[in-house]
Amino acid sequence: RFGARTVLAAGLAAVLAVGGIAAALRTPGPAHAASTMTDASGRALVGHGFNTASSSKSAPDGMPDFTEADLEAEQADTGTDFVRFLISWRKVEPEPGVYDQGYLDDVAERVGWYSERGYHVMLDMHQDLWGSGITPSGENGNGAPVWATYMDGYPVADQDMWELYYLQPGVIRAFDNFWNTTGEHPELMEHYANAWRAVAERFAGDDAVVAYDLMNEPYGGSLQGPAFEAGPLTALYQRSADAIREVDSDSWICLEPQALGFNWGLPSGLGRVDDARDGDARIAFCPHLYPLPMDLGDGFTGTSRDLVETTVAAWRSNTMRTAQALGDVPVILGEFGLDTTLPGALDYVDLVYDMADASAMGVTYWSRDPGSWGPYDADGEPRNLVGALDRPYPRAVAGAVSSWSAEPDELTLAFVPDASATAPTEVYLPASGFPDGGVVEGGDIVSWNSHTRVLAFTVEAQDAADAADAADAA
Ligand SMILES: CN(C)c1ccc(C(=O)NC[C@H]2N[C@H](CO)[C@@H](O)[C@@H]2O)cc1
Repeated sequence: RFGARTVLAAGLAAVLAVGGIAAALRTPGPAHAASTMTDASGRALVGHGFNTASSSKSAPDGMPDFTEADLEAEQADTGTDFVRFLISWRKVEPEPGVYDQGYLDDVAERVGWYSERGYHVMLDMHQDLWGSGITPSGENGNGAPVWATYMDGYPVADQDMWELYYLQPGVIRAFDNFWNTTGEHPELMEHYANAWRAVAERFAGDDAVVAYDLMNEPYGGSLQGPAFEAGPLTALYQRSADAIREVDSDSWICLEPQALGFNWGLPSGLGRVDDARDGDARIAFCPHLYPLPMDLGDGFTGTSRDLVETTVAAWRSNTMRTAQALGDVPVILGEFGLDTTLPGALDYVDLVYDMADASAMGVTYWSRDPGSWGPYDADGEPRNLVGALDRPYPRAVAGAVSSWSAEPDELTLAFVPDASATAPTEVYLPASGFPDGGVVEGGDIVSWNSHTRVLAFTVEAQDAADAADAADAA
């Protein structure tokens, strides 16, 4: 099944395997993220959930095709506690300097659904291919408003593969004008930062909204790689972070590398972003993972599996090194996903979650939408992915967590207890491996909620010190 995408994937996969990926493997980077986001009780937050949802990209109201009943089912079936919720610039700022509070009301209603169920929310200012203004039909891009789309008469020809629109002259021009690579539109990045301030002003007081993902899969147009990432991309992030901090001092600010390359296992040249808040910086690194060899059509089997495993290892090294360079920041894998009808698909899902667990990363799967990539089919019936995602994980940890490992009926959590945390550690235990809850070795159970399947326990700091001494003596 060799289509254009397959040939492209094969060619790029070969180049990546020989070049950047090999380099990444020689210097594996830190073993795990040096920090995590924290909740109001001072507990480490990891975050397991979905991207919700791709359907909002083209919806006239900008909302996902997703109901509160859908969330109820998701929580019951998979125990998620986090969501990367897609919002769009076109809806936040429909006209220059005009912010649509009715749209933010609609977002706030959905945030309320999550908040009432103990979820935390990351708001993702989502774009793909710039925005709907790149083609007359309005059906090919999403995110940026039409008023901010300056293609200067450059053409955009129809493409069979959506990714190839990124290579069209008009799309490149729209991005070049936004990044002001052309020198003709310095106002656009200012508008973008001010749109973020409007969003943050609305959600600053909402404890459920813990993070803002500043731009989905940024693309530099005619500027690529470190020149883009360390140049206009870092500059936009700094302007947006400064604008957010004028109205919100506590939410985490999530930075993505350019998608082209990093998604596939190449390193990033992103620059550091300063946090104006009083106290520790609250910057996070939120990359995406999409190994090109998965596009070869053979799923996670044979040679494709070998190349994908190499890509995932390189991606992890690059991610850990970039998080360290940004200031030992938390890491959330903002997107990964695949067509789970492919051979070996669930083995790939396990590989990624096991990698994330060992690296203390949060994970939001792409995506919550029904279909062959998602957890449910068009009729709302659970698919194979539900079982793969319903795995034990730490929801909130009263201490500094370094890693965990999940077996179907055992969760091993490595952390240093922090007596200043004002609530117990909580872990999610799925019914499949923990039908009656669980027992805790090295801690004392506080509660077991058989509805949410959350076990709460405490570990005395002294117990931990004794355990560490015993380990040293062994
Ligand atoms: C050429 N460029 C710049 C490019 C190519 C491919 C992707 C991509 O597959 N992204 C993975 C998924 N992420 C989006 C949503 O954020 C989905 O539509 C993609 O499947 C991104 C950028």
